[in-house]
Amino acid sequence: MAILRIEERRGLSGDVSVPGDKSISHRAVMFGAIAQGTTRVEGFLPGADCLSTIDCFRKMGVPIRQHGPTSIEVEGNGWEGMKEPEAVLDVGNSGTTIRLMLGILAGRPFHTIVTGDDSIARRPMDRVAKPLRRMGARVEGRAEGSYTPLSIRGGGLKGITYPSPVASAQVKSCLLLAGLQAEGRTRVEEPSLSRDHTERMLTAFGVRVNRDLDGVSVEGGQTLQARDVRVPGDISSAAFLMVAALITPESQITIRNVGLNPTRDGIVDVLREMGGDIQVTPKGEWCGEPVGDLTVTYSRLKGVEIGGKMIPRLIDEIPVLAVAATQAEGQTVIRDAAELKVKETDRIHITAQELRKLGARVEETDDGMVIEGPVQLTGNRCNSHGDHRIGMAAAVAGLVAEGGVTVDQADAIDVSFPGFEALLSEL
Ligand SMILES: O=C(O)C1=C[C@@H](OP(=O)(O)O)[C@@H](O)[C@H](O)C1
Ligand SMILES: C=C(OP(=O)(O)O)C(=O)O
Repeated sequence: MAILRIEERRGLSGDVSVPGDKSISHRAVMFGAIAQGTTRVEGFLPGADCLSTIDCFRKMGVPIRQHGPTSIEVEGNGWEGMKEPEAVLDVGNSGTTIRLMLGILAGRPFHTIVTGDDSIARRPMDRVAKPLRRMGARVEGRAEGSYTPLSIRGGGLKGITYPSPVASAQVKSCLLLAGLQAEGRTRVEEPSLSRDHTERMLTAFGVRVNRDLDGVSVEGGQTLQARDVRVPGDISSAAFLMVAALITPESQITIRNVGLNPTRDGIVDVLREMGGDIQVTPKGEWCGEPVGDLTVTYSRLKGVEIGGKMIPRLIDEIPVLAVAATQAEGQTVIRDAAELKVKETDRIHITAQELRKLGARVEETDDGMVIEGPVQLTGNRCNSHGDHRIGMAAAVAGLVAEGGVTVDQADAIDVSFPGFEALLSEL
């Protein structure tokens, strides 16, 4: 198990870019696999999660060539191009891979067994299995089909209207992908808007996607047309560098070509509300996704209260936002974030536990955290618990901890941010 050592620092500076967006990289492979023609992807994230997606689709007979770590080519042959896999599909640590892929498999007239690692085995799959069964797919698994390993036999789907109890892009995307293979219309409603990369990329692949105020729908029987995809930098990865620069005295960094989709950029809004100096320079759109450069300067932060519709816009950034809150004047309250409990770890519990090891004042609540700052953190040993975002949040905290921080199980970071350690030490 890799160990990451972070020393206390001052004056971070640099002009850098972060690896490609994980959500968009997964979708580029999957949509390329079901499209007609060749999809070339530049800026692909070669993180463990997206490599799991490539592996699963290769096992279903889709030719995927890697020309370099960030440059791939997917040879799609339409929905019918996918074949019944001989082997079990292993999604590793990736919730996005399993939930989106189940939407594709739900319409395929063959049998598949899907599994993942210990973390995936604890994450709820009934949120997609139940509506897929309503559409006509046969999905079985542990605990009445709620947990991996899952077995699915697809085909013969009928469109449904599904009011999702959670704002989840994975649920929404799964059902839209099944809906494209169903008879009639499939509509997904969500309590507040989750990330809309699927809607944007399907549109770019020639699919008609209808959005209105409280939902999104597709008509069945549509095909996708291959196209080239340029993947922006992942704002969820950039968030670690943003917080690093904001809390480390005398810092200023620029992060180039970051994806600034308005359903994803809540972290920029909240860090600015905390008093963070973040300058945004828009750079246009890549494949329907807004992109820009971020210049971030060390700032005196103050506490903030967040909840409601903001939460889905920064759900993956909450562990590192908690680190920022330990350095902010006053109280930070995070509410309505119970979804954090079903990520790679229980991110409410684990974030609070790891930050407390450094002397932070963090209280867990049912649906979030209350953090008091500012606190001079003190060095200690932290553990990622196999969760990439916890490992990186602990590392960022180490930059302002007296005596630095050692992160155990740091290899988890490769799930979304290969090269994190080298990039941080370059700054
Ligand atoms: O659709 C996606 O690419 C993702 C959606 C989010 O999960 P939920 O849809 O479960 O909220 C997010 O946490 C995950 O990192 C990626
Ligand atoms: C929750 C995450 O990913 P996934 O659901 O794809 O495992 C994440 O990257 O923080």
